[in-house]
Amino acid sequence: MITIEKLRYTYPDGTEVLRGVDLKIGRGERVAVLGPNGSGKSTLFLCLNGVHRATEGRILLEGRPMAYDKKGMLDVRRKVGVVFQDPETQLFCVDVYQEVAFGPHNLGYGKQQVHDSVMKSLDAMDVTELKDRPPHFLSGGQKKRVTVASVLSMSPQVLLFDEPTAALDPIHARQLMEEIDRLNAEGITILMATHDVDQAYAWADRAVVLDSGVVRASGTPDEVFCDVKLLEQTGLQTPFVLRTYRALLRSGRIRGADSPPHTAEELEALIEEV
Ligand SMILES: Nc1ncnc2c1ncn2[C@@H]1O[C@H](COP(=O)(O)OP(=O)(O)OP(=O)(O)O)[C@@H](O)[C@H]1O
Repeated sequence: MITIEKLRYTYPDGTEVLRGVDLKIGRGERVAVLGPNGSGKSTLFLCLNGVHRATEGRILLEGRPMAYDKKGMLDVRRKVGVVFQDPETQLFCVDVYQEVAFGPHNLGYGKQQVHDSVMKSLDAMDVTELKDRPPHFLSGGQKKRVTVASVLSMSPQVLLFDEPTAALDPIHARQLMEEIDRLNAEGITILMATHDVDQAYAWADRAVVLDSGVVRASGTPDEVFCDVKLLEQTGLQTPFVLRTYRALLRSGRIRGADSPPHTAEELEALIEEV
């Protein structure tokens, strides 16, 4: 779905952020992008969405190099949706309905199609009742859910989430993760930048670790989180479930599983077996 080749990006002030990123992402993959503050995760997403143009290297979408002319950018916006960390950067319309309608309207959808996609996205994010409210008067979590709806309404094939659950209460965080899983089950490719190793370990098919603008590791969560040296070098913690599983194994309180548990529920099931 996405091929990133030797991607370099330097901000206009000379800050060199991406220093040769190589990555291939398959259709329907769930990819957690990890890495310390300032390692370039958001910048990479902005390059994937065409907001930043590669200084060197290239990005291919479905095998075709990203084009930066008007037609090319429309194609990128249609295919790749991004939900930024801070919803304030993404909200600018007078009410929530228009906010969510903005994208599909710009993509040239017909009136009825715009309305249908807006209502479906509002419902998916549980913000239908806010549709006439000005986005700027909403709470942080409500704003976040509106920004997700405003991206979903364009039916992208790839969704990039920067710390998606950061501002959400537990109920809405779970609801958003369920919605992300539902979209993924429909074949949508999901990339999620996160500092939450527990979430990455439980959710991702693949964990990519960025460090100083290069990919330091890319593999299954088991491969990445069992690499002690990598964790030490990049400051990543071992996920809580994996740490607890190892401690229980060491003390002989549970039997070893074919593969380590990834969620609290899987760990509980192993404990209850004994
Ligand atoms: N507009 C800008 N101009 C210059 N430098 C920038 C700009 N935006 C970001 N940077 C710099 O680029 C580097 C990477 O930032 P980026 O936001 O991509 O990192 P990140 O991995 O997403 O960090 P975090 O985990 O804190 O969200 C940082 O050093 C940051 O200061």
